[in-house]
Amino acid sequence: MIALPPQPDLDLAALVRTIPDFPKPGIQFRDITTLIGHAAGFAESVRRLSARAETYRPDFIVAVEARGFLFGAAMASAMGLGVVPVRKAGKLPGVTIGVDYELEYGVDRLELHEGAVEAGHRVVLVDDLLATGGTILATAELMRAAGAEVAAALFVIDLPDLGGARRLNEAGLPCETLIAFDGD
Ligand SMILES: O=P(O)(O)OC[C@H]1O[C@H](OP(=O)(O)OP(=O)(O)O)[C@H](O)[C@@H]1O
Ligand SMILES: Nc1ncnc2[nH]cnc12
Repeated sequence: MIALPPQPDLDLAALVRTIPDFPKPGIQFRDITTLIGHAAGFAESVRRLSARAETYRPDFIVAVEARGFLFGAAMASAMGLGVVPVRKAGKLPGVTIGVDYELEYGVDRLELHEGAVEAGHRVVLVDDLLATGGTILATAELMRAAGAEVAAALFVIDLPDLGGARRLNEAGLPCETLIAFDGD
């Protein structure tokens, strides 16, 4: 249940702050802290993502550390579903399965608790931002290794110039995004 009334005309892109040269020279960092700090902006982001997620009839929402947790957890609660966290290496206390992946600005490893999803579970993946697609493709790989069916991946922000949406399309993973920033 979301307390604020829908604002279908609210411009979410205007609430995202751009910080040049973070964390490295040449990167235009799209900062969602200003979006989530705006009550109507956060509620509307969660509402729009949840409405799209519902069309895939998922059993779970899968949220990617760290910024994906903010949106994925709120969506899962609004939709009456549980949320499964996919975390950076060494953070989960139980037995994990993991996968290495490349970022726009580095290399990292993602892990999932064994048994967090079961064979046949249908999941929707959620993250704040789609850049190269490496993070979400690694997350999809983890889900499939666990036997889950990946219905779709949802994001607040797409950076189309970095090719993530094209990679997901080529991989056969349906993908939806709320807003896009060109020129990255
Ligand atoms: O499409 P990709 O090229 O994989 O990039 C997108 C990922 O990069 C960012 O996370 P980051 O790894 O910076 O971690 P954070 O959420 O912990 O800040 C972002 O939140 C996505 O998870
Ligand atoms: N340009 C960018 N801004 C914010 N988060 C990111 N993650 C990967 N690329 C990013």
